[in-house]
Amino acid sequence: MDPSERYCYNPVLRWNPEVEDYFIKAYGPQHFSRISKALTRPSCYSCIRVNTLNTTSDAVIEKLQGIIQNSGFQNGVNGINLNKTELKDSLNDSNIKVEVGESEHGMNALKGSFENGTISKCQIPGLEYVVFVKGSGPHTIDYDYAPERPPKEVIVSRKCAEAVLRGAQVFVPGVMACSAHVEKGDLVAVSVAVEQPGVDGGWATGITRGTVLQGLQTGKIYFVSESRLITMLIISIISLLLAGADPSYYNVVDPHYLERSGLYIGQGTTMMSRAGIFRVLQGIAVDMNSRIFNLPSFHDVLEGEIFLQNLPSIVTAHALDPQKGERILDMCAAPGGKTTAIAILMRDEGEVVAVDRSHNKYADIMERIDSVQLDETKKDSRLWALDRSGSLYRLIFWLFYFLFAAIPNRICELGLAILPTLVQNIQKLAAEMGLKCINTYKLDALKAVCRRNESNGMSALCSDKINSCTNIQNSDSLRLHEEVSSTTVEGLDADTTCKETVSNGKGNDRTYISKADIRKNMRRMRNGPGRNQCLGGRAEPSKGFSPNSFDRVLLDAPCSALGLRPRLFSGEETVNSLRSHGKYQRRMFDQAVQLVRPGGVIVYSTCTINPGENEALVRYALDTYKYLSLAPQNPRIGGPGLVGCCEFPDGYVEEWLRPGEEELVQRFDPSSPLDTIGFFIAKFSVGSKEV
Ligand SMILES: C[S@@+](CC[C@H](N)C(=O)[O-])C[C@H]1O[C@@H](n2cnc3c(N)ncnc32)[C@H](O)[C@@H]1O
Repeated sequence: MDPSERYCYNPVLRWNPEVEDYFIKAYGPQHFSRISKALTRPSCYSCIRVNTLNTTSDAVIEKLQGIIQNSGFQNGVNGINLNKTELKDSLNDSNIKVEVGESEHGMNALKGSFENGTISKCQIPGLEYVVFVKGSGPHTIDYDYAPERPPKEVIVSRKCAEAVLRGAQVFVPGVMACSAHVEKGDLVAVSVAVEQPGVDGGWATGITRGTVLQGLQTGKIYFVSESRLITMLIISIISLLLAGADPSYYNVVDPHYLERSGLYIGQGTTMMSRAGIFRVLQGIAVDMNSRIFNLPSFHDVLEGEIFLQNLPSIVTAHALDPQKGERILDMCAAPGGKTTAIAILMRDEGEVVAVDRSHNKYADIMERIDSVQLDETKKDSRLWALDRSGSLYRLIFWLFYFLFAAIPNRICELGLAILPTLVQNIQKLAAEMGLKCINTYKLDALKAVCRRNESNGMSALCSDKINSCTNIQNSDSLRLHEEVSSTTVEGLDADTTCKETVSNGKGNDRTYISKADIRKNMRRMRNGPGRNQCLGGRAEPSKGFSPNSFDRVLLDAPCSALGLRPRLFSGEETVNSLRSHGKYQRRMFDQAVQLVRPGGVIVYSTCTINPGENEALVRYALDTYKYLSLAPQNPRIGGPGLVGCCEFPDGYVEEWLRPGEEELVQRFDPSSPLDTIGFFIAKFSVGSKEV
């Protein structure tokens, strides 16, 4: 194979065949192919939201330019050390290369945003507090290939590769395989293990962590001499026993050679030897020096002044149009990007109630830390290895598996227990940005409505106007007991607030607050917010909120996330799983409708290209709740929604928008010139609920 075809980045996104058919029906084959391609690349610019309560866009631009001027610029979160030249190169050399999609929507609004230099202010009216930083790519990388002398290599997990394409380094847990004899300081080509169709109709990468890469499609080296062959076999058996390596190591062919063709994401320098990479649990394994895409990211830079956020997410907060003094509910708030955007638009006056479930599922957390230690694929391939190895090996294998894999995994799992909860992440962000109007709660959004006549002990606490911890000014919404158990970001006046709560408890006969609750609240007031304060404190659970108690509700729903970029595999979603997302979102929406007051607003958003979670939700909402209507959004830079319906092979008909509704929603198409993630926003006005 021509090395330039092999050592390049040209991924093809794989989908479940039924899902692919469905999307082709929705978008047409050419448009869907452009969307698929765009999803495999990161956006060509980073988008920064400026905290206008603390600073201005101009001041931020000046500071960022100053940072670029400083040599040894450190990109904190990812540990990327960009020196002055590298960062300048990445910025100066950045031609925005976007494939022109069908829609020119929003492009006029963005025109000019990139013309004044590489760091520039957004020109969309109302979004002047957004700053763009141009990136560059795709770049061609010279991997120094020579016939019979392939480059040393490292294969990383897909999640790790997606993070690297966004600017991260290669961390130890992300490494799947590595060439033999790699030492610290070696230059390595980095490629990605992407799921391939498996024999059982599923998907698998088939690479066991620790696999030794041969670098050549066939390993002639094994046949150089008989003695060498014996030596290699002995080494192989020892490695298998010590590291639980896959017996495919014995193969003289590299079974993954062709799979990683066109999946090279850059070149880097190893920060430890091969043995070290597979021995330690954390740290940077490969320091990336040449990347396919250069996206200078400003994580952990100008903390409290800026926040990296996708443009459609910023537009979502804007579409909600929160007003000073209002009471706003952010139903699925973690990690708090939109919550803080809303609070800033309200000038930190009023109340933003941010709720999220208590923690992510184990698997989600594992994904977040980019670890693949327990993934099913790996378990499968280990079992497959056993089948080929006989029962003695089976015994030895499990012994070593427990010593070298299971126990560290258990330790890792225990370690996760001390990770901050999702809600604590919101608190931390709010504190960083100096926002006081945000109250956070652990709550299942599917049970967000608390009814007064429920026989639940806490629901007896539901009362109007108890407002112990907030600085609401003029919202006439009903107030609930949740303030009693809230985690507030605000400094508290213990005495006054507490008295107010107690007197409310006595004076209002619709209100009952137990002595234990009063004591608990008094303690909290007296001792200050303590562990419940925003900086790493515990978030209290909430039992829900009264119907009609919010002026506006944002439902940024959990979704299939099929709009997130870059994405290297999409085969995990099936038509059934997509439908389940839709059902879950409708149940959440039902709660949102009950919580918003008549005359209020609901904004619904997702980061998926799936019409079943977007237009179909709008259809459900409008058909189920006659007092809801689609409202115009400002700014409107996304494209129109999809009109019509889709009939599935099983006869199920999914209805989308009706003519006239399409221009009232915003659909951000990843293949459009705006070059954003795939995203959807619908805004509903809530009429009188009496009808
Ligand atoms: C799209 S993310 C929200 C992103 C957030 N709005 C932001 O802009 O930073 C969806 C969130 O929904 C949360 N979630 C999922 N199911 C939930 C439930 N039943 N109750 C509350 N939150 C839930 C997830 O934990 C996740 O944080």
